[in-house]
Amino acid sequence: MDYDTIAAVSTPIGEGAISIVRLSGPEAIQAADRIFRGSAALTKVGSHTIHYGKIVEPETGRVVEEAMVSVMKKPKTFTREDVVEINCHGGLVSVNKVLGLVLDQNVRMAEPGEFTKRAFLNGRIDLSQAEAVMDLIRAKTDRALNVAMGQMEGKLSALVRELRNELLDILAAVEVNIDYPEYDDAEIMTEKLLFEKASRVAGKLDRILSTAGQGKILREGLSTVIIGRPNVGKSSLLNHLVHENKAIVTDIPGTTRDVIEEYVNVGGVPLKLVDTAGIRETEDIVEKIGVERSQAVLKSADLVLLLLNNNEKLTGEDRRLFELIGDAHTIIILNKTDLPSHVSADELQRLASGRPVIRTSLLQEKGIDELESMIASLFFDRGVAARAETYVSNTRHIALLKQARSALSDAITAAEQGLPVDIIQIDVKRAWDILGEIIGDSVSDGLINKLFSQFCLGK
Ligand SMILES: Nc1nc2c(c(=O)[nH]1)N(C=O)[C@@H](CNc1ccc(C(=O)N[C@@H](CCC(=O)O)C(=O)O)cc1)CN2
Ligand SMILES: Nc1nc2c(ncn2[C@@H]2O[C@H](COP(=O)(O)OP(=O)(O)OP(=O)(O)O)[C@@H](O)[C@H]2O)c(=O)[nH]1
Ligand SMILES: [Mg+2]
Repeated sequence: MDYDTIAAVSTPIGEGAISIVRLSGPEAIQAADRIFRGSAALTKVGSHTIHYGKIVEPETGRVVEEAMVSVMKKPKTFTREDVVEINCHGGLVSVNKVLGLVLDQNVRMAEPGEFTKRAFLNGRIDLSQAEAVMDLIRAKTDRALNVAMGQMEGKLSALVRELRNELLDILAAVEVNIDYPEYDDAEIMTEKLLFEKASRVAGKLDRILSTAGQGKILREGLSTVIIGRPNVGKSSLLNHLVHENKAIVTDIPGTTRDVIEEYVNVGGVPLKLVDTAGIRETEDIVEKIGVERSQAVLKSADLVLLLLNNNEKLTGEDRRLFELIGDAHTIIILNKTDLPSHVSADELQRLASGRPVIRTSLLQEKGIDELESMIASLFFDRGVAARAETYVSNTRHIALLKQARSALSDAITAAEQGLPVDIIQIDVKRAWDILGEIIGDSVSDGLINKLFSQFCLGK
């Protein structure tokens, strides 16, 4: 199908060495050619070639830019349409001038994500692969990058297709059972099919879902709260985590969340630390916010780092913090171990009740490595890291996998209760449909538009 021709600036807005205006669609080459003066007409050049020339106002011939222009003819392109990329000098004015000229040539300004959307609509990639393009851009650690790359290459799609095929096998067999009830003993049928095949698919879904939490952490970061009495060393810990590890610290542009989120890469685990205001709030957690609010903060955290002062006796406040953390993932950090200990080992052990305790001297930079590997090992067992690219990390995908799993449970229960096969068929078909939504089979236009609108402009 032919869409209209679109264009956008595909590089970040601002000063840079080069900025790219990208065009895609049936008129892309003609449109670019009209504003291009070089040694050959762009309409005459071969596919996947790049050309030096001037960008001019077609009416006046006035030169506005010097550029390198790539011409890529369909179907072997990013969008599966004709694509032209005009490589301009970096700089706001010149690139916008070129974009303006392009948009005068019967070319429409692209919507955010529209190039990738076309790659999807034209069948080069499926929906989960398209979503991975965005994850790749937003990845904050090598591991998150690997997950996104795997998904972009179609690993999740292949997994989903495999599961759907197995469900189709069940549906086909159930179909035979409905069409020819005399063909096979119905009870043997359902037993064989549902307790073997459906359970097998259910088992695979369980396995995928079991790593989903870790995948989500890789993608979104581990929300981390540092708590402890005043002066125990919370800010020092923060500084060590942020600066000394030369961590990736980004605030994600374009997200709608109002809190500033800082990401710290600790042994491949992105920690999402709340902004300083938020941290200061949690510092005075007991006095200021009150128990209820602090419990809420702690409850929503994926990880709590509870600091204690080795140099002072444990206080009522310390004990209160232990009560507050409840069953949240917690690492207890006994800091200032360079100073004499006044903490009762027995009481600490009792309060910790099995939670890991790390001894640090942030002043002397001791124990930090140990803390880092503790964080990494709490969230990633070693076996899992190796097959990181099969993680499901996207909330939409996780939700769909859970729904498919529950549809299958319904099918299995129905079979157990000896319900008619066509009831079972409905549940299995539902699971098949739901899985299809992951790869973009059977999704509404509304959802597609919503997903792609979250992309950056020019992508
Ligand atoms: N200049 C530039 N660099 C870029 C991009 C771009 O669009 N332009 N990309 C944009 O994100 C990424 C590269 N992604 C791409 C993915 C697929 C195809 C593509 O043409 N695929 C065809 C044919 C592949 C082939 O020749 O074998 C296909 O899959 O059919 C191109 C770029 C990163 N770098
Ligand atoms: N001896 C020693 N001093 C430390 C250690 N860690 C931190 N300190 C010192 O303890 C003091 C308080 O450290 P901060 O990191 O500001 O502690 P905090 O928990 O953020 O304190 P508040 O913001 O006041 O709640 C500073 O003077 C640090 O230099 C340590 O391991 N050993
Ligand atoms: Mg502080």
